[in-house]
Amino acid sequence: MGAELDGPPVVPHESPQLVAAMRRALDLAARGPAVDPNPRVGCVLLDRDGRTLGEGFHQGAGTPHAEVAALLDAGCGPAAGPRPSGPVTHAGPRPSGPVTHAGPRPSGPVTHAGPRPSGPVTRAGTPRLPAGATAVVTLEPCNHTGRTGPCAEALLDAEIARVVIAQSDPTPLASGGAERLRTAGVEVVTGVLESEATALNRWFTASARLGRPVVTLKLASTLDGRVAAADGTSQWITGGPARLDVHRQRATAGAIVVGTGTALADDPKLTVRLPAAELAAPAVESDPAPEAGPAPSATPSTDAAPAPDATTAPTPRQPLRVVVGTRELPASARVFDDAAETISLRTHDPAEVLRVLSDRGIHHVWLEGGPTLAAAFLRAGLVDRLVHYLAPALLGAGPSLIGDLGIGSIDGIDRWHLEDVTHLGDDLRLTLVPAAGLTPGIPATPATPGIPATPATPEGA
Ligand SMILES: NC(=O)C1=CN([C@@H]2O[C@H](COP(=O)(O)OP(=O)(O)OC[C@H]3O[C@@H](n4cnc5c(N)ncnc54)[C@H](OP(=O)(O)O)[C@@H]3O)[C@@H](O)[C@H]2O)C=CC1
Ligand SMILES: Nc1c(N[C@@H]2O[C@H](COP(=O)(O)O)[C@@H](O)[C@H]2O)[nH]c(=O)[nH]c1=O
Repeated sequence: MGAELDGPPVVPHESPQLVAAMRRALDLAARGPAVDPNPRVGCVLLDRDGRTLGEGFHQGAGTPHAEVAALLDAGCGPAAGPRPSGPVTHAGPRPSGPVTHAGPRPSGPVTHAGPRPSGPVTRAGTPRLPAGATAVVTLEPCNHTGRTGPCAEALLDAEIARVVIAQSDPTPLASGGAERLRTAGVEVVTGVLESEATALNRWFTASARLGRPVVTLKLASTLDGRVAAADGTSQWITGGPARLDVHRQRATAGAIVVGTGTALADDPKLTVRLPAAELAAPAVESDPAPEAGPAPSATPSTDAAPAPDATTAPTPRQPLRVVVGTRELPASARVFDDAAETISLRTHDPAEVLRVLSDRGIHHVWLEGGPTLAAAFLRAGLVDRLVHYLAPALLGAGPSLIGDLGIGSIDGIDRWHLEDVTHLGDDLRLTLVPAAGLTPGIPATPATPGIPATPATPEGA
């Protein structure tokens, strides 16, 4: 049988078999926690004839990386045998800090190439993979010792012959694994299903390139741009389907941020609350699918979806709640309940807020207002996307959705490009990005039929 013969891999890297293995690795990766300090990664190990030796995916910060999980599944790797020397522990202990999902084991069919040969061991004293084995992995194997050891070394220890990679690691700290493997004589192929792999870790990738979390500013207003009535009351302006959508979007973020003004005026919970059927489903990092709504030109649907508090419950994994500002909140504030962690940041500096959140491994911030904090982030150039829920209602008075931006004349107008319009019940959801261009690494929102995907152009152009 091929697995026991020496020699290079038989299956060429551009073959449908290897692309199918990469698709499987992507499916495995998607079972990891969507909102985690670490990216989602999957790995499939193949023998030289393309049969599966082992599979794995990363289950969150502090647990074994996908390559090590796959090596262990193949009966190989750091924990499968004694490691006589060397300081590296690949499967380190789980840290007590970030809460992660311990996702279920992949349930799909796995065709293993048969029991691992018991004979040959590697230079590290662990069982080695059959000669000519290939690792198919969705993200470049890391080359650093963080909470766990470098995956490039684990693959070298197992005497891998070839590594096929979808996405290069965008972080300066962990990148370099492909180079390390090549230098050691391993064949390395990159870019197989790269865009799929990048989309899987959309916010992780964009925030690695930005060096800070991606910021989505959420707004909910009347047609005349009011976010509350003259007496300060604001619940509710938008209808049930739009508010449910907010909760789905909150679930894609590592943190929900408001100013003290909103916390004091609204006493919000700032948790993710979803219908029971959705609680079991893994959260996605990309834009959640809206309720199957009609195209913008069609007749608006009725308020079919439940409001978030009617039949919904908090999800097990909650984003961090963040209140920005110097005023004290009462201890009884709902934001301090035990549904999720909350931090108060006594600053007026948006960049400082993002530094703190970046240090906590947060890649995507959902900024819920209010108008003063929203304006501060906009003035600092720290908003990457706007998600605006627009209700067909008028108030005529009350705070408007954005505070003073310091724009004195029409020349200074801050233009945004409309990427998507979606009906949610009677409300509209507008998704916008800066007219000057997308934040690097943020793929465009798919166009909605009827909305031309052309960028905003200067008047008269
Ligand atoms: N419809 C909607 O979607 C929403 C509506 N709202 C409504 O908005 C109103 C609250 O508005 P607002 O008071 O502007 O709320 P904010 O949440 O923006 O809080 C403003 C406060 O945050 C602090 N702060 C933090 N950073 C800065 C900064 N860079 N510059 C100035 N102040 C800063 C200040 O308080 P401190 O003195 O403590 O430092 C400031 O008074 C409420 O009526 C609420 O209902 C709010 C959110 C969403
Ligand atoms: N009034 C208003 C919104 N208000 C936002 O929702 C917060 C309340 O969150 P929670 O307590 O978790 O339900 C509130 O403080 C403010 O940020 N949002 C909307 O989608 N539509 C609305 O009409």
